[in-house]
Amino acid sequence: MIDGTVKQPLLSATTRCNFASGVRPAPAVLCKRRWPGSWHVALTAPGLLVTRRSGRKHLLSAGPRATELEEERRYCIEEVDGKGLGVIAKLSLEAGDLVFAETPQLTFETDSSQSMQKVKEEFQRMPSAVKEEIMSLEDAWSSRGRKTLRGIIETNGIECETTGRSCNTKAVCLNLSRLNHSCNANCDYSWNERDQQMEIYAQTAISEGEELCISYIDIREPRQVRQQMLQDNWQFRCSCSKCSMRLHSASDKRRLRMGELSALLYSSRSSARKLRIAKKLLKLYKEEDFAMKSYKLEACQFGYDSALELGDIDTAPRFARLGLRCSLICHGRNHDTTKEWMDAVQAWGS
Ligand SMILES: C[S@@+](CC[C@H](N)C(=O)[O-])C[C@H]1O[C@@H](n2cnc3c(N)ncnc32)[C@H](O)[C@@H]1O
Repeated sequence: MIDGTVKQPLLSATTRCNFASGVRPAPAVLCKRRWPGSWHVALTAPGLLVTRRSGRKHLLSAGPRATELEEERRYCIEEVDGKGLGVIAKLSLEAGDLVFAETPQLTFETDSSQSMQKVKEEFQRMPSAVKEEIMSLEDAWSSRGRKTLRGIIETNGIECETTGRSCNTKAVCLNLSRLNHSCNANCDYSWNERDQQMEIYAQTAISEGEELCISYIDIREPRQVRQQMLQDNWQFRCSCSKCSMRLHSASDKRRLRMGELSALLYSSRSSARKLRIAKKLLKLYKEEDFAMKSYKLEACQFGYDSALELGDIDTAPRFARLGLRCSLICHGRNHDTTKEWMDAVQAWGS
């Protein structure tokens, strides 16, 4: 990865991601990736909060909202068996609950010609406490315990996605970086463009004490492909509940089909076909018990547009209502995407 063996994502306009298994179209909202790029540091650290747990130093929320967040903390950062640090729910959560929001410590442009050198220079100008916090993050590429800034950025950088819009900016956030991966993640992140912060939302009901996980990859792939992508890019073997299932062929088959259908959503020109695919995908996501709602949201976007194009006034409002429910869970009430869905639901008088 560090020596450039990993392909760069094709972030053309809104829709394409490059996958280890080939190139598959996906909406920007689904490009839950941490691919490296070229870096431009746009933002540096605000205030810091330091706690100690299990003898290790943890540097928690930064930014003006730290005190508020600390007061209502819904999570803690702890050692998790076989995964290093992880994030644990301190309270039970409902789907759509905001777990935390945080201002990135570093942001960088993936399509800029700015070199790593530039990022390093910016990093050197940061206060030493901030540098220490950043360097405390995981580096999947450290050699003999020696971390590099580049390795940390590659391990932890995450897209500042604005749903349906192109995204060439990635961020490193201190707390978000502690979320481990699951192939059926119970949390998802959403970039809040207005407040320039990352927000983490629960995607399902979560019990106190449960580990909070996000998905590092598009999980609509069979187990073997997912495992390879995670190994190649983050150097670990996933043992989440989906990867540990003894009988996984039905799940593999469904996920393979999801990937194919999602690609077809983008390539198909026929509204009737897109509508059929959107419905089929929703069925598969339900069968596979996907907690993350971003996949459903994608199907709703296509389903709604296609129903409108076909003048199907029975189906369009159903997609609008489902789209709104999913968007509230993925992005919260104030996100532009959610507002668009609210308008759509209102337009149908429901
Ligand atoms: C972004 S960091 C996540 C937080 C990290 N565990 C830490 O201690 O800071 C990514 C790294 O966490 C570990 N990791 C993430 N998800 C994992 C999982 N499901 N199983 C095992 N290790 C995992 C891997 O070492 C990976 O390179």
